[in-house]
Amino acid sequence: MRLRRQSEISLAGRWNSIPENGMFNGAALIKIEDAVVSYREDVALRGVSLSVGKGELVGIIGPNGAGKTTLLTLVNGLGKLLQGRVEVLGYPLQKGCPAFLRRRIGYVPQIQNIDPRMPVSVREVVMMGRYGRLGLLRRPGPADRRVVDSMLRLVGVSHLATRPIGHLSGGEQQRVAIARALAQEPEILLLDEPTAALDRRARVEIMTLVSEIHRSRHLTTLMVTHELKTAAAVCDRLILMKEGRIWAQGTPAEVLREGVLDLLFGGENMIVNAVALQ
Ligand SMILES: Nc1ncnc2c1ncn2[C@@H]1O[C@H](COP(=O)(O)OP(=O)(O)OP(=O)(O)O)[C@@H](O)[C@H]1O
Repeated sequence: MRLRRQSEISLAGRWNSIPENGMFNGAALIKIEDAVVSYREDVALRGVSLSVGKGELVGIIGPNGAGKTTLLTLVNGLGKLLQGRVEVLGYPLQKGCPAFLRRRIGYVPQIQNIDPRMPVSVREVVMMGRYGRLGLLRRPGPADRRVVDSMLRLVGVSHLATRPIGHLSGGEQQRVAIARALAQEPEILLLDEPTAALDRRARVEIMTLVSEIHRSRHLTTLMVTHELKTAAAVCDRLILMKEGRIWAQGTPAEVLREGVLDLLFGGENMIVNAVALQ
């Protein structure tokens, strides 16, 4: 979908100024104010403001191209702001994200097709999550191996630790990706569609895992997802995005109403509503 051009940006920024519910409260670990991001002439975010409190599990939902992934990239410092302000863990990210901050933010990207011939074991993949803390030149020690083993256990793949990563199912690979992000012991966890391309059973299992991790570790978590029904059950708050803007946010009960979903998903609403509200 082609979005508006840059000439409309400044106006867009004012439309979506700071929402009343919960912006910039004292304990917020993520503060985004009036963020505008564009990729050449495509404007991906048009003045988004958002505050995420310590320990919150926030789901971001919306149709394709809404700007959900772009919003996540702002939090890990990979997004380029044209306008606005981003503050994460108390640090402004106007000029990217310094390494010491990046290792405090775990990022689970959308699942990639991994070549089954890739000669890397599950344990080695999870260990890669430690290198942000270790630095590339230091070898992992017993403490690092203990963290890796405990993350393998946490996500339920200890029995697969020596297997090549490409020999795992999609759901198992997603568990490993989550373990790798957690191995760096982050304070914020970002998940981009952790159930994409998985079958129904694996989708439920991964959403349950995300919820359990959140419950046991109180990790501030931001998750892009299309799993409306499960997101409603596990998230403290939902952010509804469309065309680079936040359309609504609040508790799942506040935002997952049929009228809102109709507006959000337009022609796709029949399917979405059936999934969300069954
Ligand atoms: N690297 C890029 N270069 C150019 N345009 C991009 C790039 N990444 C995203 N866009 C555009 O920015 C807009 C928002 O993309 P984004 O990936 O943030 O949306 P999304 O809501 O995550 O979509 P999806 O659900 O399909 O993953 C889209 O119009 C997309 O085409």
